[in-house]
Amino acid sequence: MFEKYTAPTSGNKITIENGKLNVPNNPIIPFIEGDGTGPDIWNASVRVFEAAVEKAYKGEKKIEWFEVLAGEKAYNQTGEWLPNDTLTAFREYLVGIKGPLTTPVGGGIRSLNVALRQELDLFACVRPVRYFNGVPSPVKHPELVDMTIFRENSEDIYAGIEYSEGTDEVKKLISFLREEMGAKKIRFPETSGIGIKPVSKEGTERLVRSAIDFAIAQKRKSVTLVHKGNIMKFTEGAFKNWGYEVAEREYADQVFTWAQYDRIKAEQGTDAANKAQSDAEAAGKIIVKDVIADAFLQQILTRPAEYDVIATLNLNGDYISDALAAQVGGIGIAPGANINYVTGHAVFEATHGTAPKYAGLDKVNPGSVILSGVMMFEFLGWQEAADMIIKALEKAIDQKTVTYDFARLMEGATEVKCSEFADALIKNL
Ligand SMILES: NC(=O)C1=CN([C@@H]2O[C@H](COP(=O)(O)OP(=O)(O)OC[C@H]3O[C@@H](n4cnc5c(N)ncnc54)[C@H](OP(=O)(O)O)[C@@H]3O)[C@@H](O)[C@H]2O)C=CC1
Ligand SMILES: O=C(O)CCC(=O)C(=O)O
Ligand SMILES: [Mg+2]
Repeated sequence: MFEKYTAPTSGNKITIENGKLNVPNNPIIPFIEGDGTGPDIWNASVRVFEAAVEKAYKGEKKIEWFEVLAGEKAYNQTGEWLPNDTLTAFREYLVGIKGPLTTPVGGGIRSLNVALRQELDLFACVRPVRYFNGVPSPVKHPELVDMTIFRENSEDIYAGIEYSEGTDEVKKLISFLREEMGAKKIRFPETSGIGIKPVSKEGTERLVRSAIDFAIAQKRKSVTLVHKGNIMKFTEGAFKNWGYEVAEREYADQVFTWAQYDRIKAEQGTDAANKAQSDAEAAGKIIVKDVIADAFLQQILTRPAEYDVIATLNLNGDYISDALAAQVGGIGIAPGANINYVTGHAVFEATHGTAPKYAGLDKVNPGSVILSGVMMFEFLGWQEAADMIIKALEKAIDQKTVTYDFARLMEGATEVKCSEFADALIKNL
């Protein structure tokens, strides 16, 4: 199976049958330590995971960790940034977890994080954002933020179809756009670089489906399609239209959309449309609505309680994740998952990056990777371990035992190192 790696000799594979995961008591879980602060964070997090599983299941369940390489560690050891064996491991064992990986700006290798998502077709980047009592926040009511972002993870300008200034490719594209595609009015100096933004109906539908399925399963109130469809009509605007269409076609009994509202309003007036929406709400239907991305970014500050599950495109989702994380105290407690809900493949990872200035200082908050592990336990059905970690984290924050990012904004806090924060959580389990 592997070119160079040796598969673990103990532990069993997680499998999927008829869309349902079969999780053995000793699953093999591949992990990537990550670049920059990754090793500090991973070493802290894995101790919390092991302690929680031991405490919750008293030896009945145990994870067989399998280190796989990517990023600088992979390059130094193998000469490759993302060895084939690493992809094979994630394909084979279905569920994995990773630390952050560095991507250089303006040149050099393309994002390994994006490559992993593309290779494994992990089409939904799921990032829950909630407030933990006592966390310092820049807003007055951080507790009103409780959103789960479903970010399309395989398309958009983010996919990396780009041509650099001055190359033959870019010259060809400019001439094609000018001569054959009618792009006459736009300035195209020779110095232009060009990026391409593909957005498909299939890509939109599977993402919006995942968001609605989640909203139904979690009894949430609404799914908001966030887009810039007024300007990018055939990509972001199409995302909105396809999103409403799939919602009405496949979830007719479970949702009420603002597209329906608009149709009722046009035919029967505002009162009838308002009544239809309030009847749908009373019946527990999910309201599927939409908002233009710039307005959304101000409304999450002014009216966060109006937003719940968010479905959006790749780049919007990237920006929104960090912006919302800031509202509940920062990127130190911002978890995430990259999931293909059809194949069952999932790679859990924090929203933040490698925070290079803190690399090796045992300083940063391991909370995002720890909470990504909580999401992983929930995905595996190991709810007891997940709940225990959440409670331990709440207790540590309550005790004001926190890393630098929270300590600098909290009165009377005890600042602890990354590893010491893990110790505090383990003590609280
Ligand atoms: N999925 C992934 O692997 C991702 C990788 N990246 C990559 O990471 C590299 C660095 O990106 P950069 O833009 O600096 O963004 P980062 O998210 O790495 O860091 C930005 C700032 O966020 C804060 N921060 C980050 N992680 C933590 C943490 N664990 N605890 C507390 N605070 C934290 C720090 O703030 P402060 O300075 O205020 O202390 C830090 O300076 C880039 O190469 C980028 O491409 C970026 C995002 C995701
Ligand atoms: O891949 C990277 O380096 C950055 C990715 C990122 O910011 C994200 O997915 O949130
Ligand atoms: Mg990001």
